Amino acid sequence: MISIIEAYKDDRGQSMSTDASAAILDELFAVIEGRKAADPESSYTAKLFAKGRKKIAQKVGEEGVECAIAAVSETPDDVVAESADLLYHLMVLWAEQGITPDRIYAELGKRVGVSGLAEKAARAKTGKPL
Ligand SMILES: N=c1c2ncn([C@@H]3O[C@H](COP(=O)(O)OP(=O)(O)OP(=O)(O)O)[C@@H](O)[C@H]3O)c2ncn1[C@@H]1O[C@H](COP(=O)(O)O)[C@@H](O)[C@H]1O
Repeated sequence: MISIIEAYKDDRGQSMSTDASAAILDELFAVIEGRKAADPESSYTAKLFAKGRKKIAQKVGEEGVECAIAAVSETPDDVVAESADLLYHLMVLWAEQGITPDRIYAELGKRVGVSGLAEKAARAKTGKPL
């Protein structure tokens, strides 16, 4: 059976931009984009956009740390909640930078089937990612 990750590549091995499993991320991203024009008094996302890139980047860092702390000292349910917080803030960061989720899916797709160890070894030789 073809895995969800393999499904990101078409029969020519090219990365595909999206599938149903990414729909929730795409939906959330569309909401986040829409909040660029919203009132910061009525939207947390709009408030983040108003505070700017440094604040958004700081929140991504905080949520990443909270996720890591949950992994070592809390429950898997806490990791799920912190992961959702992290993904949301990461998507706000993408939106602020003009990056669409398709670019992240494509990047992940390019890496499918490339061993992380092989990539690391090649990078050590050339100084560049594969
Ligand atoms: N997924 C999320 C989401 N995850 C987390 N958060 C908010 O992120 C914040 C993170 O918690 P913190 O305790 O770190 O927040 P805080 O201490 O108030 O943050 P700062 O003072 O540091 O800014 C909380 O206010 C959460 O409610 C989110 N806010 C919004 N969304 C999605 O974005 C949509 C639009 O939200 P609004 O822009 O608020 O309408 C929502 O319908 C959701 O789908």
